[in-house]
Amino acid sequence: MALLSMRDIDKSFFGKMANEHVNLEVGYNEIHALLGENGAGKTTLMNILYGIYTRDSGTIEMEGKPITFSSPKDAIKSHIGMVHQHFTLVPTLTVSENITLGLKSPGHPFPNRKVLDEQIASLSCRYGLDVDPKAIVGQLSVGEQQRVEIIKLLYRDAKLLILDEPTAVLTPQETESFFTVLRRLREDGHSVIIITHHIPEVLSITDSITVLQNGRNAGTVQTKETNAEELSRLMIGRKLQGSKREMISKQNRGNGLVLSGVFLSKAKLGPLSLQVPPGSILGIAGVDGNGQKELAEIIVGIRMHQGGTVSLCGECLDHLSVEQRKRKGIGYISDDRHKDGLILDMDLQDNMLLKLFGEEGIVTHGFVNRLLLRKRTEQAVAEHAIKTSSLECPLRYLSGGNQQKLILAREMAGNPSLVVACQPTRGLDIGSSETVHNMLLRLRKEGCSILLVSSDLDEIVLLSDEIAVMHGGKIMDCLPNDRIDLTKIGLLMAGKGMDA
Ligand SMILES: Nc1ncnc2c1ncn2[C@@H]1O[C@H](COP(=O)(O)OP(=O)(O)OP(=O)(O)O)[C@@H](O)[C@H]1O
Repeated sequence: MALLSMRDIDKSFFGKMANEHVNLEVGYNEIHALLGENGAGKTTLMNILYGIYTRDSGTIEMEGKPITFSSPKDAIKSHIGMVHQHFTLVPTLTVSENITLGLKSPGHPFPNRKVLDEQIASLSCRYGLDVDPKAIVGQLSVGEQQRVEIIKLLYRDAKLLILDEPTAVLTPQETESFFTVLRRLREDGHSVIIITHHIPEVLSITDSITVLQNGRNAGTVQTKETNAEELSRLMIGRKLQGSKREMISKQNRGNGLVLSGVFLSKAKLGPLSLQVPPGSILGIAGVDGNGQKELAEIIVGIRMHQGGTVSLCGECLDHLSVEQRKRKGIGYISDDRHKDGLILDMDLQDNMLLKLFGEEGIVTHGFVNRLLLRKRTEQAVAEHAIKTSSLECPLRYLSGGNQQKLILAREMAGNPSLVVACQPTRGLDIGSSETVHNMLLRLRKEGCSILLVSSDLDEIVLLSDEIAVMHGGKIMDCLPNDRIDLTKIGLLMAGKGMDA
């Protein structure tokens, strides 16, 4: 008998099927991947299991007993827990306060703070989830916050843990220790469902895999009996072409983006000097949190630098607002789409307007040309294969990958002269990542300067003409792509090897 069995699950939104006759079985002590392209229906299926959505039809059984949850509270009572893509912690509270939030109900004795901290420390130690119970959550790294979310579920006695794209926010090092935690959970009698579209990860950590395609089952396989090719075929139903960076002749197209001696106080960043000529990609490699975000925000005008200058095509940008810089043709793909990429309660068209307002004909005498805006949004949806029920759908209801695609479509539209792309393929499936890579290469060919910040070294090496490595707010070294030494880059990322 399986631990969990979901059969013939149907779910539609506004008449559009998100899940159609979907089946899923998860065994005891099993790490199971739910794999599929962006918008394949993975999160919807798990939201049904967790009591967030009500299914239209189908049955769910846990240990052979039929279950129906009307809220996550019911799911937790049945020992099912879920960590969402975007965490639900309160940043101003401590780790232990977050873990016990909402637990003061009869039947669940509330321990005093000392006992509580001990219980949390013991859970942390048992599963290798290293966090300080007294730490303020807002001051923790994303990886640490994820550990808090997992401890929160374990504290509530979850036996089946659902993790929605858990590694999308982790650095490669954090991912390794996260896998160790998953193995310990399995050894200790837990089962885990990981929602993902990252095939190498699926192959290295899971026991079995269910693949969804367009809301339907595309296959269920045992991990040791499959390979990357089969999974990619099941997932996207076509063979990938790959991306190739062609050599571009060095025409004299001006300076592109130039930063000279830019810095922020308290040794947070710089002084930095760099140049991204038109028709080239400068990749910034580094572990998240080493000044990459500050650098990107200075260039697009969100953050003011305290010294040095930023110029684009020979024009100083220092005193220009974000809006003025957008009008100069700067596109910005932020690494945090919910915080500064989108307005979730607005629909696709109004989110497109956030950048397109500067384009000719879109806003005249203060009035928005809705017809033209609609046309441009339709084009973006078609070109990027964005899955949505309508153009009027609030962004909140698009899948994570489709939200990301809308940002990319918007920021790369209208012949930009500079694109600052931070983690542009985070949360995207392999097919969509390839599309984004090809789009960046196309913009490069058209003469755009591109600053690419990514924690995915393969992506940096694939796309960049030059690679700068950042550590501690400084550029450790800048290497042309034809002289790449990955070991050296790794050392520089860790802050070593200046004299290597
Ligand atoms: N509350 C909702 N209202 C309207 N449509 C929705 C809602 N939730 C999901 N959908 C739609 O259902 C489809 C499946 O979305 P889902 O989030 O389940 O995909 P996913 O496989 O998790 O994708 P991703 O990998 O991009 O997160 C998408 O077309 C999405 O727009």
